[in-house]
Amino acid sequence: MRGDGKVFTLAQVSEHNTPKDCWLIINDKVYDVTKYLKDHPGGDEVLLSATGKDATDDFEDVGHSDSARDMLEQY
Ligand code: HEM
Repeated sequence: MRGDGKVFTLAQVSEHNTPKDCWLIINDKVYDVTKYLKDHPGGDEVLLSATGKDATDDFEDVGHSDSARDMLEQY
């Protein structure tokens, strides 16, 4: 699990699971989606429910568009 070249444990990422501080793990990268919660077309609750675990399958299952994938790189 990496973000900005840092390596995090799942336990560390799991601590960021609130609307004020929300991290997601997708494809082995850690994304801080706190600022995106209110803008996510799928709503903030699904993002919060995907914290504290590998969210890759959730992200893929929804069939996110290429533009949604590109957005990942901003976070
Ligand atoms: C940083 C991660 C994510 C980004 C950037 C993102 C971005 C987006 C975008 C742009 C859309 C609009 C449709 C599209 O372009 O595909 C969307 C829709 C949606 N997303 Fe995400 N998403 C993220 C994570 C997730 C996760 C982890 C879940 C599930 C737990 C999720 C569930 C949904 C759902 C259910 C919709 C459909 C909403 C609807 O059509 O009413 N998303 N997302």
